[in-house]
Amino acid sequence: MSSLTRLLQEKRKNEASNSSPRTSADTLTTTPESHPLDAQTRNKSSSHIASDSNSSNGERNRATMPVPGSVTTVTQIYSEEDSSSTAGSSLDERNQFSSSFLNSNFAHTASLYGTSAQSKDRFGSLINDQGAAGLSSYGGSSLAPQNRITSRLSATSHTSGKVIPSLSSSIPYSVPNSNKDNNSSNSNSSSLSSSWLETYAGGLPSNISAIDSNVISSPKVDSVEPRFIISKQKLQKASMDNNNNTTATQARSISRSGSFSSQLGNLFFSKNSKESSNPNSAGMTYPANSNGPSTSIKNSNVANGSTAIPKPIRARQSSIYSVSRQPTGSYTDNLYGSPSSVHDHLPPSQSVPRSQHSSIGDLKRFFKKSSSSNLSSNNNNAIPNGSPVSTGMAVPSHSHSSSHFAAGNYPSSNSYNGNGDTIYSHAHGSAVPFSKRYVKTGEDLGAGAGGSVKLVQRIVDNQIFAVKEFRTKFENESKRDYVKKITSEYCIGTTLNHPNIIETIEIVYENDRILQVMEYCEYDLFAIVMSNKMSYEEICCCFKQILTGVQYLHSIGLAHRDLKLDNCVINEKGVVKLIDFGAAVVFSYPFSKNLVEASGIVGSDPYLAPEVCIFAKYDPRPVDIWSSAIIFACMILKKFPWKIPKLRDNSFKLFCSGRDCDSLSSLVTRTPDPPSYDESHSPEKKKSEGSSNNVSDPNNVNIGPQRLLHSLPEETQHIISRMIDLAPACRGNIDEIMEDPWIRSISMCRMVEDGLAFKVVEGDDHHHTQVDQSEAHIAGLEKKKKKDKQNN
Ligand SMILES: Nc1ncnc2c1ncn2[C@@H]1O[C@H](COP(=O)(O)OP(=O)(O)OP(=O)(O)O)[C@@H](O)[C@H]1O
Repeated sequence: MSSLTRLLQEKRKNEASNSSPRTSADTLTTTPESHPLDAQTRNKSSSHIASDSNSSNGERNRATMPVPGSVTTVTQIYSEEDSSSTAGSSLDERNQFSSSFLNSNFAHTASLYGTSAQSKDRFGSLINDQGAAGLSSYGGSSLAPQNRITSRLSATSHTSGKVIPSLSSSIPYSVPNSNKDNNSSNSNSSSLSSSWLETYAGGLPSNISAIDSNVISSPKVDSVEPRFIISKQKLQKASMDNNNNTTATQARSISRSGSFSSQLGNLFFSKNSKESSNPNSAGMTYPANSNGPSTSIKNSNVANGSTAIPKPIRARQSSIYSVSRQPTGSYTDNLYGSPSSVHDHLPPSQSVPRSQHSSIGDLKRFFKKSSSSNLSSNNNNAIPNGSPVSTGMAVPSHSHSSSHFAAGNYPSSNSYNGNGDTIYSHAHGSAVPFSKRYVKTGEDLGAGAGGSVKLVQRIVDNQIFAVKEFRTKFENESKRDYVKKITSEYCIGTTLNHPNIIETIEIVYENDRILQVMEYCEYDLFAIVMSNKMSYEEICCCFKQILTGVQYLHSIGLAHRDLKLDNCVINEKGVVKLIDFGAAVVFSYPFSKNLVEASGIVGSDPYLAPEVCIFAKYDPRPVDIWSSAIIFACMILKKFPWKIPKLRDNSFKLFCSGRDCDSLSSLVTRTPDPPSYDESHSPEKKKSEGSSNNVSDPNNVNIGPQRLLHSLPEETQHIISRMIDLAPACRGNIDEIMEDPWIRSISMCRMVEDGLAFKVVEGDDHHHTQVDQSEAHIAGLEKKKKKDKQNN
C-alpha cells in the first residue's frame, strides 16, 4: 500500500472516528479474512460473466466454487451500505441473459452535476438499495420503472456528510516539472507529483502527460515587455470610454476561464426583461462593433434594444455553409479562419471564439424567454465552475464548431411571430415555425431522463429526423440543475462535429418546449446487440467507432461521462454515433494544461467507473475509457459484467479480488509503477504499464481481472485490461488505446470526404446487422417486452 494511500486512509479513519455512528462503520477494513468470499453470497448473485447466453448454468456453477484461501479479497472504504446491501439486488440469475440484460440496460442516467458533498446529502435519504425505485436526479421519467435500473446516489459516504477527497489529491495527475514555480498555489497533488516526477526522472504514464494541475490558475509572469505595458492614464481613459459603452465592455470582459459560468448564472436567472437588459445582470452581450441586435426580433426582452444580443440573422447566416462535417482536427482553422465573423473586427486579444458569442447570445434570448414563462427568477444562484454550464460555454472555444456560426446565407430572419424561436439552426427555412416544417411520423424512438425522442419528417424534402423534446423542469428540481442540463446539451450539441457524434440540425424553442432536431439513425446499438446477430468483426467495428468518437471528444477537452449502449445509435450504413451529451463536461480549456476535474455520480450503474462511486472529484477521461470497455464487454457477452462497480455487487467484488492488494481504495488510487532502469532505457519495455491489475493467480479465472477478461477474445484482452484497470491513473488513455495493435487492425466503417459530401467506406470483413424497425429502438423493444409479458 502506498504511503499516500495510507495517509488518505488514516485521514478518513480520523474523520470517521470523529463523526456519527454511521461513519464509524465506514472504516476501512483491509483484512482479507474479514470479507471472505463466501460461496453462498456469490450464489445469490446473478451477474456473472459468461461467454454467451447459453452458459448461464455453467457460470452459476463456477460462481459457487469456493475461492482459494490464498487469494485476497477487497474491501471498500465507506462500505456500510455496500456490506449491508444484499446480493439480491444483483441481476436476477434465473432470468435469461438477454432479459436481464434488457432489464438492466434501460438505465437512467443519474447526475448530480457539480454537486457538493453537502448537496448530495440532500439526496442521501432517498437512496434506495433495491434499485428499482431509486433516485434519479431528474426525478423519474416516462419509462416504466421496472424496466430500468435507476442510477442512484447510493455510493460511498455521501450520506455521512464527509467531504470525499478528490481523486487527484491522492494520485499524481499533475505534471508540474516544466513550471514548478508557477504551481506554488496549486493543490497538494502538484507538489506530490512534482516529487514523484523528480524521483522517477520524468517517466510519466502517457495518460497524465497533458495535465499539470487540477486547479485552473493563471501563469505567473516575471517580466513584461514594455510594449505590453499600458499607462494608468490610458487605462482610466479606456475605462471611461467603456463606461459609455457598456456593450463593448461586456464583450471584452468575457474571458475564457470561469467567468462564463457566473455570467451564465445571471443570464439564466434574470428575472425579467429589465434585469436581462441590464448588462451587469445579464452578463453576456455582443461586441459593440458587431451588427448589434436585430430589431426585427419580436421579443419584448430584446425590443428595447438596451441589451446587446447577437444579431440572430447574423448567427443564422453564419451557420449555413460551414456546417458540413470537417475532418477531425481541422477545427482550429475554422475557429479562427473565417473572415466574415463579427469577431474578426476585434483584435485577437479581445476576441472570443465566435461560437461562444453565438451560443451565448442565442441562449440568452432563449432563456430570457423561458425565464418569463417556465422559470422564475433567482439571481442569487451562482453556477459553479466546472459545472456542465460552464462546460457548455467553454466548448466552442475549443472546437471547430464556430463553423456553425460562420458566414452563410440564411433566411433574413430566424424569429417568427410569437410561437417559437429557432435558437440554433443550420437548416434551411428555419424562419418558419417548427410545427409548420416538420410532422411527427411513426413511433416514439425512446425516452430517458432528459426527455423523449420522436421521429419527425421534414415537410419540404421528406427527410427524417429525430427530435428530442427536453423534459420540463421537475417541481422538486432546482432551476440550476435543470438549466445546466439543457445548456450543456445545447452547447455541446451545436458545437461538436464528427462523423461518430450525432449531428444537431437545429434547436427550437416553441410553445414552451425545447426541441433538438438531430440527424436520425435507424438503430440503437443496444437493439442491434440484443438481436444477437452481430458478428465479432461487426462488434469490433462498432467498438472502434465508439473509441473514435471518444478520441475526438477528448481531443477537444470534453468527456461524455454517460457512455453506454443506449447512447450509441447506428445508421443503416453502419456508422455509429454517440448521443446524449447531457452529462458531458469539459476537462480542459483551450491553451491550458490544467485538468478540470468532474464531480458527481453521473452515468449509468453498470457502466460506471469505480472511482466515480468513491471520489467526489475525478478525471472524467478515464471514466469514458472504462465505460467504453464495458460497452465492448456487453456487446461480446450480451450481459453486464456487474450491475454496479461496488463491492456489494459480488461480480464486481470478485473482479476486484485476487490481486496483490486487499483494499479497493488502494487499488483505485494506485499510480503507474515507475519505470525501472532497464525499462527507462528501452522504449519498448517502457510501455509495459504499471497497473492495479496485479494478479495473484493468473490461472484462476473466477477471481481478479481475468474473471472478465477470459470471456473475451484473446487479442482483445490486453487493451481491455488496460481500459478496466481499477486505477484511473493506470488506465490507458484514448490515444494509447487507438494505437493498440488489435484496435489498429480492426477494419472499421468510416465516413470519408467525397467532394462536398461524405461517403461511407465500409469495413471489408463484415456487414452491419439490421433489425426490423419495430425493434430498432429501445421504445420498440420495451413495447415488445410488455406485449410478451401480457401474452405469457
Ligand atoms: N438521433 C437519434 N436517432 C435515433 N434514435 C435516437 C436519436 N437520439 C436519441 N434516440 C433514441 O432516443 C433514446 C433516448 O435518447 P437520449 O439518450 O438522448 O435521451 P435521454 O433522455 O437523455 O436518455 P438518458 O436517460 O440516457 O439520459 C435513445 O436511447 C435512442 O433510442
